[in-house]
Amino acid sequence: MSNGVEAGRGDWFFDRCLSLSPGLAAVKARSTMTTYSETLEAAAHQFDQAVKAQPAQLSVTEIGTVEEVQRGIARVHGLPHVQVDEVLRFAGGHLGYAFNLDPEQVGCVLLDSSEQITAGSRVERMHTVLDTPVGDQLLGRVVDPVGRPLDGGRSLDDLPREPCERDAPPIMQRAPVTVPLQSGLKVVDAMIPIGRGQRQLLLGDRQTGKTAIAVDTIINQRGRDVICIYCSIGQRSTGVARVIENLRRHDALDHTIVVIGADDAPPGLQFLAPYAATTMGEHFMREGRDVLIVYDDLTSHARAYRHLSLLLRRPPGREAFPGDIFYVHSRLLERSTHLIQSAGGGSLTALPIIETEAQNVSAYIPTNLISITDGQIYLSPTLFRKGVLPAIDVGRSVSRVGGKTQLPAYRVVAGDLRLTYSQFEELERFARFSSQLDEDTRATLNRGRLIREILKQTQFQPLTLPQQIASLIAVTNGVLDGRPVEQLPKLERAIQDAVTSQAAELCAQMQAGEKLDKEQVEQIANIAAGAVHAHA
Ligand SMILES: Nc1ncnc2c1ncn2[C@@H]1O[C@H](COP(=O)(O)OP(=O)(O)OP(=O)(O)O)[C@@H](O)[C@H]1O
Repeated sequence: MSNGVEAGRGDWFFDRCLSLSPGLAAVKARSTMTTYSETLEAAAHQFDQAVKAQPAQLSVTEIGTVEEVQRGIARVHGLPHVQVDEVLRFAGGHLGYAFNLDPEQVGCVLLDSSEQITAGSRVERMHTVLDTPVGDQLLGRVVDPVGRPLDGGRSLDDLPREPCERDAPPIMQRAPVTVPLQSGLKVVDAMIPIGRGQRQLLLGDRQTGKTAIAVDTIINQRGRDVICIYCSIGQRSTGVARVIENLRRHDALDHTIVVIGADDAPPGLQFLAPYAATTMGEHFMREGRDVLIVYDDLTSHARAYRHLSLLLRRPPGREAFPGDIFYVHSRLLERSTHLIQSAGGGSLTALPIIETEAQNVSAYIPTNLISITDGQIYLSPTLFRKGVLPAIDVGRSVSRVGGKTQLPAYRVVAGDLRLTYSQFEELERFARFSSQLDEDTRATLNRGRLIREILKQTQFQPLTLPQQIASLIAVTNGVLDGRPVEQLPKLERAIQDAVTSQAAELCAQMQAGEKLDKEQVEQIANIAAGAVHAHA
């Protein structure tokens, strides 16, 4: 067969190429070239033309294959160039991300249920990292960590998206925490004040009122220009539904975003939830707005991370948690801060919740979080059983930001309150074993019991600053001494109404952040005494 190649110069090779490459044979048939090299040049020229003509259609995609699937994770072979945290698309459009880059395979974390994913199915790289929607349209919505609506509302695919994992703001962009974040709870605002940009840990055994304090704080932000994000991690769906209903019932859902990684969701989604919620909050913070974020709770988050790490054979450490569990939480909570004006000027205040077991605050995860945060509010099951709600153990709670962020109006009562209350708790333990008490001890015990009663507060009823100050001045100035305990709620309401109506100017002064002087404190105490006298 004359094919234009001199005999002996590899015409068998040329015929072999033609038989293997229909494309080349087509070029040979159409061209007038007579030599092997001319034909190849023509084919290369045609290929270049094709690439230039349709550059968009030509792209190289790495395709991997699922080798093994377990609850929440998959092992994928192939994908030699995949990056850590890169999003991967599995068969059926299910999403996952690269978690372990082992030499032979990629350990992937699934963001959807693993039922529909089988061994042998294909996996393709998305060339993007995990991201989540941000913006005002999220307010009032209930979404999962990747921004899929869970409230049946409209899709959020048109919103801008930002990566879930981000570095914390550098130290030079951080401003001191000076603006108070009012929780509306007397015991918190007076004795364990929280500032905007602070990380305040809520810890306690299960069913001691941790979520209730967080929800009351969110409700109290209504009308205060604070955007709230309630991030539920590994909680029962019934509990989350109850929180959403309570927020809706108290008109607090309009300024709140609910991000849910429920207990029946894949562990990858639970692990991602706090990072995605923080990204949503950071977006507002960089716009100069104040944000409160509740992580309920990071104990479930740590367990989800342990589940993924053990399945992907990461070496277990203490309590079988992987060695970087501290970093998992520290890099999350470092993102909460108060920015300087040039960086946006907003703030992100974190209320992480941790569940302790049998009041053991020295366990692994609780001690990690205590060392990372700027203070903790400890809830005591003993106080809860006594009906002292919120069951906050003031002696074991602290706010490391403390007085710097507290409104000046509290300073006239906070000092006495904390001292009297701690003396009372000390004496109460001692008084159990002794019946012969002198007059002073008995007076301190009675005053302490009254303070504990006044610090009680019903759920969903946050108090304004003047109401709190009126109650606290009344109890620390002896206005309620000798009153029966069962009358206190009624007398407290009478005192609050009397002070807010008869001393409106003083109340405005307190709201404006001014300190009260001795005469003004006496004026409030006299109004309170008049109200008690009138209602006793
Ligand atoms: N101040 C309060 N006044 C009245 N009831 C309260 C108060 N605080 C909490 N409770 C009640 O105590 C129960 C437990 O509260 P909550 O769910 O907040 O506790 P928790 O520690 O978050 O529980 P879990 O550990 O299961 O999440 C709830 O029924 C709640 O209504």
